[in-house]
Amino acid sequence: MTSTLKDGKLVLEICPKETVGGGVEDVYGEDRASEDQLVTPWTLSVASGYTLLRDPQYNKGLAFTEKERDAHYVRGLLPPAILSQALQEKKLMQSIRQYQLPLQKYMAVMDLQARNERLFYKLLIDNVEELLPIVYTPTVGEACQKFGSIFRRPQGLYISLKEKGKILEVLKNWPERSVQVIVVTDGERILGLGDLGCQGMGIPVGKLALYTALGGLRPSACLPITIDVGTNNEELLKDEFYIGLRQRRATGQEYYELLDEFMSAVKKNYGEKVLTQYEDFANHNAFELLAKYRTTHLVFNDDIQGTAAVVLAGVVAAMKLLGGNLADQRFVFLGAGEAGTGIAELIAREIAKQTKAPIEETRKKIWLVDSKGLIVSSRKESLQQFKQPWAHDHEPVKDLLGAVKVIKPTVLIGSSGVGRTFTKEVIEAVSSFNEKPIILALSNPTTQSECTAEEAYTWSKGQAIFASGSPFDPVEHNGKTFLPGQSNNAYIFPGFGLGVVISGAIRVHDEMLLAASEALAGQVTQEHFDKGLIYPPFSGIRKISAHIAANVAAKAYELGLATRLPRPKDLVKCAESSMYTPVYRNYL
Ligand SMILES: O=C([O-])CC(=O)C(=O)O
Ligand SMILES: [Mg+2]
Repeated sequence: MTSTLKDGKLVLEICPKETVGGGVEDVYGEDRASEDQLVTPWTLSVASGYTLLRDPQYNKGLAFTEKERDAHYVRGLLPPAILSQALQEKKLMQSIRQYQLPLQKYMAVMDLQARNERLFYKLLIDNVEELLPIVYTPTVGEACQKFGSIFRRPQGLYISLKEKGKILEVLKNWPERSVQVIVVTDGERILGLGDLGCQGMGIPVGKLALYTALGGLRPSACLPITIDVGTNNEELLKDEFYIGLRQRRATGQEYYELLDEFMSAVKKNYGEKVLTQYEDFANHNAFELLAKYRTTHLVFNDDIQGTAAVVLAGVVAAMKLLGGNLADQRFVFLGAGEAGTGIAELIAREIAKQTKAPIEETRKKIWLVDSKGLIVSSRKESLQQFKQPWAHDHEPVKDLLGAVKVIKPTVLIGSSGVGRTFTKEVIEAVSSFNEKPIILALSNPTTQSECTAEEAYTWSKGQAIFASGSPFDPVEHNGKTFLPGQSNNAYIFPGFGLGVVISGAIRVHDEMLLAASEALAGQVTQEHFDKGLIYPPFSGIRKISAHIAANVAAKAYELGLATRLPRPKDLVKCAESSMYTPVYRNYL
């Protein structure tokens, strides 16, 4: 390996004459931006020998064939056995299953990602239902809480207040050039766990692993970012091993200036067509950032819009299962933050679309309860702006149980971030006036779920159609097995992102979220209904994502927001064929 200075830039040449897979063009062809788009100070070339084994993008471990071992100078660096990718996968799943604690499994899987990327994604795709709870909710929540002690190597970019004025340079330090999706958090509201500061990085990392595994985006196109403006978490501030800025959160102008510099730097470095997904920001910033950048940048907020699309899909599917109209439902939400108001608005929009009624009318079918009770018009003055559309005329009601009793919802939705708030009384009440109440306990991770699956089925005497944000095991009740669904935005964002990428969309329009939601609901079949499910299983997620992507792309074309021309005729095929597949490549 040699490194030289050329035009003031560091040129790292790794065995430049020996390339893998027939040359840089060939290997990087699918992955790389054209030369004139290259913006990092790095010139990459392809590794061989020991460096090849240490490069997670190219390493195949014991799967290197005899010929590859000779051609790429790895003979002798590996023991003599040759294992196929399938055998490697089998071995790894065996060893992951031996760990008792989910966090140990998380660390084993993350180590694999850092060692052998293709094997990591192969494992994740082939064992999605088993590994989703490990790389994603609930375990990712615990990983964030303990991120300081399990941190081993950077998996994304950290942009803190120290980088103010230099964010563009920081972006250029990232080794990948043709980034298509960024997931960014500021760590202030990680799942329902609160402010985890810089340790929130586990969330963008996990979300982007799903972009690849579930949606087929290339790993090299995915960039996790954590913006560190400090933390108000006292425990972290006192923790000597805390990895973030040891100061209280910057707010106001200081915060918005940093975010503004970030958004401009992203556009400058990656162009108009990089999708930025906001994740786990606190309410007070989430709505403002989305409103501020949605008309000038390609952005979407997963907690407001992604969650909304997945819940709407579940409720629409439930209408098919139960036989009923969306417009005839009454909704009560516990929690009036990003998820609650985002879902409420998308449902109101869909009802307005179906009935041609004005949205101001359709919103009145939806009632939100926050920590102060039912949101009603007499509270309007004191409400944050995002809650105001939900302040309908009604007498004050002090809590959820009271609200459920007077509104008599057919659909009860938990988006509060607070665990065990759907009490026995609440669930008995909704079950007393509905033959089949729809109960969605969306808060994550499992500890924050408004109720467990067992509670929902037991207290409703098996009547509930139940789904939750984090997964629950099947429940036996009165000799019958109930399968809880998972109402999590992981159904939506990977396919949504793929749809944006294949169409070259330059903005996210709410209609594109409705399109994603409609495609997901369309994937629920009679076979699922027969099992009481309102979501299809995650095992078929790549096909589902292709349909979501196609519907989103079709809408982007229809709205004139797509730049990839001409429009592919068959968008489902286009989505499927664009997907990254992690089988090993032949390096000869
Ligand atoms: O990450 C998840 O599982 C869903 C989500 O966006 C959240 O709870 O904030
Ligand atoms: Mg989130």
